[in-house]
This record gives sequence, C-alpha cells and structure tokens, in this order.
Amino acid sequence: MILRRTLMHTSTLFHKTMTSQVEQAKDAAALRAVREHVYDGCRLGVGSGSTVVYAVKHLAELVTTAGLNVTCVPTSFQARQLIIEHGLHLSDLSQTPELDVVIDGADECDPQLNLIKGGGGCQLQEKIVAACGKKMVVIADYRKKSQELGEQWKKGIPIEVVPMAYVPVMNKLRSYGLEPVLRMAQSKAGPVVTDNSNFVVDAKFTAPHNWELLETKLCRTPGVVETGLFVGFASVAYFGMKDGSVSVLHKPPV
Ligand SMILES: O=C[C@H](O)[C@H](O)[C@H](O)COP(=O)(O)O
Repeated sequence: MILRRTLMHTSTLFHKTMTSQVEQAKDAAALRAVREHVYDGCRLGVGSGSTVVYAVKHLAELVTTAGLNVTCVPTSFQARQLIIEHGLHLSDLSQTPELDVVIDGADECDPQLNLIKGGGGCQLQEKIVAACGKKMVVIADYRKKSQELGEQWKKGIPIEVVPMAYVPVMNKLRSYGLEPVLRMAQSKAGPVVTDNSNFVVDAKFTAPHNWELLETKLCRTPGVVETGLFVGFASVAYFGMKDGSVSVLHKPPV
C-alpha cells in the first residue's frame, strides 16, 4: 500500500514537472517572439492554441508598458476572445487585409519550417491570416521541433472538410495512401465542428512526403476546404527548450 502510494506520488510529481517545463518553454518562445517582432504601428495576425495564450499576455504587457499601437487580427474564436480579454485593438481582414507579422503556434515544425497545424482545428483561418502576413513567426515548445514531419506529431494532417463530403473525401485520402480519421468531439456527441462549421479529418501518414505536392493534391480534392500543412509560410520559428533557452530556426534560403 505504502509502496503504491509512493509510486503514485512520484508519477504525479514527474507529470507536474513535465507540464511546467512544457509551459515554461511555451512562455519563453512566446516572449522572445513578441519582443523581437512586434513594434509600434504593427498589424499583427494572432494565431490560436495554448502557446499563443502566452504571446497575447506578453503582447498586452508590451502594449501597455511601451505604449505601442498594435492592430490585432485573430485566426479563430479563441484568438478573438484573447484579444478582447486583454484589451487589445481588434480588427479583421476586411479592415486590415495586409499584416506585418503573424505569430502562431504549430504542432510540428521541420528544419525547412514546413509545419503541421490544426491540432486545435483552426487551420483554415490560420492559413488565410498567414497568407496575408509579410512574415509568419512560429512559437512552440521543444516537443514540436523535428527533423521530419510525422516524427513528433502522430495524429496526422488536420484536413478541414465540408460536412456533406466527409465520406468521399476520406475515401480519396485512403487512395492517396493516407489513413483518415474523422475527429470526434470530447464534450459533444459527434464530430468536431470548426469555427467555419466544417468537420476535421486527421490524415495519418507512415512515410515522409513531398509536402508541397501532397498539399496541392489535398487542396484539389473536392470537399477539402483547407489543410493544416503549411509549406513555405513560416519565416522563423522560436522553440522554448527544456533548459529554459530558446532555439531560433530561420527558413533556409531556397
Ligand atoms: O488549430 C490549432 C493551431 O494550429 C495551433 O496553433 C496548434 O495546434 C498548436 O497549438 P499549441 O500551441 O496548443 O500546441
């Protein structure tokens, strides 16, 4: 009994330490990116996910302390709420269609800065906003840094799909050698529904691909609205590391 309790305590402690290490890494990456890329007059795309929460916190501090004028365009309902909660200047793409910087998280990032995004189902608006930015800055913790996509992120490529087309799209994905899974909601019966009222299919892959070709093929599939594969978008990535440092990766010259 005592041994069991001690083991449970040790495992809880280990889990807590791991969690705080990951959260500190996210925080460190977000802080560095905000400090190095946000400036007075900046039109900023605000990404989605748990790492972006830290970025918005640091952004709000910077805006207040340095008196910066920053216009924020969200990539999701979550991002919009964060901008409002922090009292930041909210805009949208109809008023601010050109952005100077977009700061966003990633589920995985390879050395060429190809990304898998959409773990939180926000890929469509994230890609639209990223495409409006002069520069996309990625913020992530050490678990997201990999040599090859698929090495760290095992859930596959998030693909946003028009609901009535999910079965034919999944069949097509199988014919491409992918293993599609319809993403199911956690606190709702049935599938996840995105901010744009679509479904998400996670397409698992076993071998590395030519990501650009795969992306084109996926986007040409009727019923596919957008994918979480971001090829050629990111300019720089900040990874918070286990030791508290931040590793910076620039897009290699073509
Ligand atoms: O759909 C969600 C987004 O693409 C996120 O940016 C991505 O999933 C990374 O999220 P997190 O910072 O929570 O790891």
